[in-house]
Amino acid sequence: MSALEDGKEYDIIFAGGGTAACVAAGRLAKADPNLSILLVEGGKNNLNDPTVTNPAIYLAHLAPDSQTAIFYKGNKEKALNDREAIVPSGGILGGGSSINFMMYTRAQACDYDSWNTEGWDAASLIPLAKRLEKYHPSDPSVDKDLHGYDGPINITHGDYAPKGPQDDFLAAAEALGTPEIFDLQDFKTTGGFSRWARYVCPEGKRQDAAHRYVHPLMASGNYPNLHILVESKVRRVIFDGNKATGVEYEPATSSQPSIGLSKKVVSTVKARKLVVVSSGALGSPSVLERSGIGGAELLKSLDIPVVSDLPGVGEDYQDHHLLLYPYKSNLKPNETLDGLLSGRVDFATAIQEKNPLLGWNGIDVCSKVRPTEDEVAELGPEFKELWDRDFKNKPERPLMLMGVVSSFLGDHKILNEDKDGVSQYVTMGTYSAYPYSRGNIHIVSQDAQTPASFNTGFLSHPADLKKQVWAYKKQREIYRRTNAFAGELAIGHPQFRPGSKAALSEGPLAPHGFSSIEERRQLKPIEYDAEDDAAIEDWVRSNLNTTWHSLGTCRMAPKEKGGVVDKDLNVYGTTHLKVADLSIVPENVGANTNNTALVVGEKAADIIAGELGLKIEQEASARL
Ligand SMILES: Cc1cc2nc3c(=O)[nH]c(=O)nc-3n(C[C@H](O)[C@H](O)[C@H](O)COP(=O)(O)OP(=O)(O)OC[C@H]3O[C@@H](n4cnc5c(N)ncnc54)[C@H](O)[C@@H]3O)c2cc1C
Repeated sequence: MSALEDGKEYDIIFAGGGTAACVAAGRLAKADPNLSILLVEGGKNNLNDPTVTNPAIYLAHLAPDSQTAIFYKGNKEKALNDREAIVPSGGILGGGSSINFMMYTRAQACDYDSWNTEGWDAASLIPLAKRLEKYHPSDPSVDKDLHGYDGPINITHGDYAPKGPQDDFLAAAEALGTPEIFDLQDFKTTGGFSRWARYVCPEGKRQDAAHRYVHPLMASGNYPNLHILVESKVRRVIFDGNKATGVEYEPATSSQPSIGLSKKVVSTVKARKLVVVSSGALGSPSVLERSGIGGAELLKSLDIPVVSDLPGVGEDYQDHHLLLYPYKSNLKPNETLDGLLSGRVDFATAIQEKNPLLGWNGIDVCSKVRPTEDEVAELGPEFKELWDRDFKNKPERPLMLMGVVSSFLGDHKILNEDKDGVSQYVTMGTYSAYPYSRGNIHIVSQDAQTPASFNTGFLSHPADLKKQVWAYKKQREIYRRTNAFAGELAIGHPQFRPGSKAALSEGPLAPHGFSSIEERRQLKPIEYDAEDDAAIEDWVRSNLNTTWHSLGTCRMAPKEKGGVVDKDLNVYGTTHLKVADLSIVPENVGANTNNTALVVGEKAADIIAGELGLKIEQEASARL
């Protein structure tokens, strides 16, 4: 019972036990077994949870009744055709790393340099990106100096990944001028597709931050200094003046309802040296605001005493906007995850029978891509002006990421499988690397259970819509050039008017298959007119959602520029209080964000260790 912790004291308390927090806590516990550390996590323990450890079942975490994700509901937004977008985020020990899609994707070096903060440039952070990984893929083209080989997180292509569909897809992409590149995670390359590695070990198990940085230490019995308190939601940080001295928490309602008529039990744990807020980009701003750190006007309106007036808390929210386009395919049952995700293959039986598909995330090929100058011109003069300023002479910046998932990613009950005679699918995903749109999230009550007011800001900048129009056309041209293509699934594509030249194809375009890249190249491109473009734009507004890559809400920047933390992650106007998660990221990264969260955790460990006179042992990590 978490209330038994009440009044206990630790050296360091992490408020939130997610990706960055597990990395930092594990590193620090190991650096000094006398340093007592507590992770207070709102969700459940993830230890050996088969839905976490078996990669293939990751979508279960996004089911409406999921107990492992937090669903942050956005307000109604005009740019989204009046939809209320929902942004799920990790809600279990290990945070996002325990429920994510496991795509290994590293930021570009220029992304880190764009943070413009001492100690957080590419030269400082690339060594940490190497330190965290044990990279298994081998190819003569890989620059070995850019990867790590003895870190805690195994990076592999998994123990199961059907090669035929990958070769087919890569040939289609090459026909359109986007060749295969072995290592797109070299911090600089764009312009091609790659066989994507994963956060999965050679034995097919997920490599989340808790299982790789925390659980092995606790299981060893050598680190009684490391503690976890799960199913406990942090209400606020407590202060003595402006010095953080601990946190107040309450049982997470879904898992520990209060008994009978008794009141919710609120407990306190004390921190002798440091409190680190690490509740994620959508959780940390609320913890800070409930603690009296945020815009003074908002805090006063909610009767919260102001500890530090920082209007930047909760502002500048960013994500990578995602669209998913499904296709019918002629792939075999062992070449997609549809069997498992539709329930046709029973999960428990699959575990019992050690079904090899369990070690697969179905995401074998992805890309970092840029449009040609002609394609940029087609998107109009306003877009071109931004392109010329922000991308044209910066070839390391992808405009979009585009990947292929071997499955239908929705509820299979909405498909007409019997009528269509199809039961295997492929989904193309397109997401913007550096959206211009910004949102915000702010509390509306002192009560930790009352959801915050959240404006995602998705598509609030018109250029972000144009990017998706380009990406829709590009991914469609690529996928229809594969031999696996068996038609476009109308429920997941724009509704073109009858008779439009852009109308969807019900079936394959090369029934006997393409026999060469040249043949794929010769397929006539689809023609779109202004009405078709309008149909795509409307579809994008009605269907675009999160890529689950939230960041930027407690930016590391000068205070006068809306910053919340300094280069050492200290919250302005306080002492003994830091933030360590993706909320501190000042500018977006052209990559899925798990790697950056791991890097932030590693950097936080170094900063805190430095302040305490400790040293993070690097090679020792390999023995975890
Ligand atoms: C569904 C999904 C798919 C993704 N796919 C990929 C992918 O394939 N590749 C990739 O690179 N990235 C992916 N990501 C993104 C990546 O996982 C996240 O960016 C990263 O995990 C964020 O790390 P963090 O430390 O900032 O926060 P988190 O890991 O989210 O940690 C925050 C933690 O705080 C807890 N918390 C929140 N509020 C409180 C509170 N008040 N009290 C106590 N605890 C609290 C949460 O439960 C959570 O455990 C995905 C994310 C999701 C959600």
